[in-house]
Amino acid sequence: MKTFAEFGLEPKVLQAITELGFEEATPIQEQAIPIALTGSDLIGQAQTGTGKTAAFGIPLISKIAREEEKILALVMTPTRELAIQVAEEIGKLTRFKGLRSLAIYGGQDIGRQIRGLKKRPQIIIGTPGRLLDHINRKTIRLDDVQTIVLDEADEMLDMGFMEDIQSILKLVPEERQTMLFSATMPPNIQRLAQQFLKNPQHVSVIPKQISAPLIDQAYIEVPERQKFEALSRLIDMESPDLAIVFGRTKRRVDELAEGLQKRGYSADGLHGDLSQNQRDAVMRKFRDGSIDVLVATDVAARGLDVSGVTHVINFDLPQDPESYVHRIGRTGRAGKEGTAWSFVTPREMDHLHLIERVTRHRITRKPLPTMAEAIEGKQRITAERLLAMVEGGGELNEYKGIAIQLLEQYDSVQLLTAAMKLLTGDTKDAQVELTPEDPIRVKRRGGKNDIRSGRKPNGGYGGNRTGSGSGGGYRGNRDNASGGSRGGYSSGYGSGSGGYGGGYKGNRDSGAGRDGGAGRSGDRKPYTRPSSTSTRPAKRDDYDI
Ligand SMILES: Nc1ncnc2c1ncn2[C@@H]1O[C@H](COP(=O)(O)OP(=O)(O)OP(=O)(O)O)[C@@H](O)[C@H]1O
Ligand SMILES: [Mg+2]
Repeated sequence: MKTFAEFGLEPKVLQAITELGFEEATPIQEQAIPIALTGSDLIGQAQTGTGKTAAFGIPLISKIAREEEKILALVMTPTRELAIQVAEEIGKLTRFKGLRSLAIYGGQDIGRQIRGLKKRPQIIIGTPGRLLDHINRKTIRLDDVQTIVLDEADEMLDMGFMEDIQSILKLVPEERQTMLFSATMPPNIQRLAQQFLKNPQHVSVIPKQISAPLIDQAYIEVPERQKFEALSRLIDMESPDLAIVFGRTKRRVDELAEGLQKRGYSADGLHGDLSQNQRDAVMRKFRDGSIDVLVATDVAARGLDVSGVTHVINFDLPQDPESYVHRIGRTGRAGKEGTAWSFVTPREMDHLHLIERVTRHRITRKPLPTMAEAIEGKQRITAERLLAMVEGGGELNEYKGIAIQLLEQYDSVQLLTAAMKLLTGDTKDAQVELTPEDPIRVKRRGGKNDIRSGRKPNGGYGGNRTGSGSGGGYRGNRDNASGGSRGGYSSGYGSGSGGYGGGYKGNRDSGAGRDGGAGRSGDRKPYTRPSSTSTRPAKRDDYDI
């Protein structure tokens, strides 16, 4: 492992890195930073939670001088929360160097952003829709941009963002450095990415499985109507410090958050229909631990780094294997361990196997937690709380008198048992009804090209690629990949012409409110839910999920 001092970084940047508590470079940092410092284009792939932000952030800030008054670097992210987070990390890295960076994203007051832009930031971190807004208003000019980063590049180059990304990149000088980063880089996306890059160097530190290694992965087979009960029991049994529960749709997230609250859990929901103020408030509460359970759509799947997340629960399986990798990657970050659970309805078992094949990782089957296990978990937490109070040496004197009195009259075991029952509370029997969701399925197109007959269990995906060949088995047949046609996107996990591809239609165009480009939503096609005959709902239930 290298120390950061070995990269020849300037002292002020090194000082900031030390302040962040980074002692050694992570593998992606070790490999990507020297290449990025040469100015070369770069495609970087490394598991979730392994420091990709600093891997592009450090070289990016190293190239900029404090005196500059133009926008010299642009980082694009798929979600607002991620733009905010990346801006924060870049802010910390430039703390001593004194560069100016600004997050630009939908849902935030545009006037406030314009005032921020007047301070002449050199670095912009933004979501594409709002960036285009500013470009159209001429409040942002990209003529001087020297460095472009697409964080979560495969997502950014997916159909939903492609058009916007293309429009933005057209405005950036050809003579620039372009870097793409993600934990997942399907070969079809890599090929597409080459359009925007010049002789890119590939840096891939994906050992053998794509998902992060410190995540314990399990699934529970459970019918749709028992999922909520399973969730309650699982949370009780596991008593996570912080957990993220992923639901498929915004409605699902609302219902789940409400249901959990009803049962006494400290939970809240995050999805794209909330106002940005609400979204910010929920993220703040989750980051500072005032809620324990964040229920979210895939809006929280990518990039978010919240320390202390011990559990990720896929209440609904995600639409595609990449999404699974990113979702579970919200735990097990920066060398910490984490646990990921997925609920799989009987009809979704094929989909689970697809995820296993693509991620090259066996997911352990576990039984539904029993009532007894749930109760035991709750009692353990109550006991821990009690003991923490006893050992914490808090001010208990006011209660001592009555405690002594009670102990003289009653049996101590009975007294403590009653106190624990009271402390544990039993609000959790509240009835919760969820609107059922259709199962996610690998659409069978039949024939010999069906993915299940044509793929070996460890068919390639990515791997330690340094060239541009595609990993066997994970070829995409995205025939319209570069066409920019909306709604007709087939991602193509299939091998050959049949397989998974055709069934993987994402109706991701919506636009309305995407990243909230003020004044833009009107000229876009409104979002329409996929027809009820489709076995696959849209990859997301709205553009801004
Ligand atoms: N060299 C380092 N030493 C210790 N911690 C680090 C180092 N680099 C980054 N980190 C920390 O690791 C965590 C994960 O980093 P980051 O969010 O950049 O991961 P990522 O690879 O981008 O993950 P994702 O694929 O989920 O976006 C952050 O909290 C970050 O501060
Ligand atoms: Mg990241």
